[in-house]
Amino acid sequence: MSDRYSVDPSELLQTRALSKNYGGVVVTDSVDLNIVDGELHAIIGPNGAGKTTLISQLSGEIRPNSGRILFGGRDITTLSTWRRALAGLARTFQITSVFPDFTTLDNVALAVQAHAGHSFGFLADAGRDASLNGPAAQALEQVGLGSKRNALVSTLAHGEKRALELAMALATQPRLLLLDEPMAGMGPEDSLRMISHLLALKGRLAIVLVEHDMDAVFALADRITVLVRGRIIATGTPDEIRAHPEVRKAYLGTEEASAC
Ligand SMILES: Nc1ncnc2c1ncn2[C@@H]1O[C@H](COP(=O)(O)OP(=O)(O)OP(=O)(O)O)[C@@H](O)[C@H]1O
Repeated sequence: MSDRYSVDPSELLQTRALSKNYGGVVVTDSVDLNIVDGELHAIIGPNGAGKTTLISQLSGEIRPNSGRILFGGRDITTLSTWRRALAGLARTFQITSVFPDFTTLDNVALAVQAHAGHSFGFLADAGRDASLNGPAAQALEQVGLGSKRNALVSTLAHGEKRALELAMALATQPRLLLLDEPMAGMGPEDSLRMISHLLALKGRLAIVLVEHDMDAVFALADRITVLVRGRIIATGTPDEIRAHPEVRKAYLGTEEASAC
């Protein structure tokens, strides 16, 4: 277990002293994060710890004030979200960016098309193209939406929409997927379904998961990083994190930690 950064060329993504502040408020504070190829790495921490801000810096939506982000050995700190996605670093689409009156298959096909660099013109044709439909149908299968390929997005239940977001990201075949609270707003059944989809994906790509559902985190993660007030206080396996005294004190609380 390591509490601090160590250089390892096999790591897929590294941040070095990544810092973001809004005026006098420091939101991420010299964050050194290391993501190994193929691992599911959860980031946990209390409300306001800076988890979403960190994910947004990784995806390129928020620029850090200082520090660097390396992906596959390449410095991507100043790359646009779009170029990061092309390099294989994807964040789940927000459901607001889908077309509710199109089918799930068309929406995923359009995500593939957009990723491939084509224009959004000829929407009706996009869904008919086999080179788009093939990967789109496969991604829908991966998230349990195979039988809903012809359903309009507007008719999907909340959990199905979140699964569709995941399919749209998977269809672009990322090396690293950023997931910010994929279980948010889900009931227990949908959460379990999402957990099983993520379990099935384990090892096939690297995933950075921000999630408040500790049962999900401890069931899924290969490693966990704990962020408190913008700083990493520990990184380790679920067992190491459960036993870590500072984590128990600062975040999990002795009772909750022993229940994990
Ligand atoms: N644009 C902004 N301007 C000012 N402060 C901000 C801005 N964005 C985030 N913050 C502050 O940064 C801190 C971290 O926010 P962030 O959303 O990253 O935390 P989080 O760990 O994801 O929280 P939660 O678990 O509640 O989603 C919060 O105190 C928040 O108010």
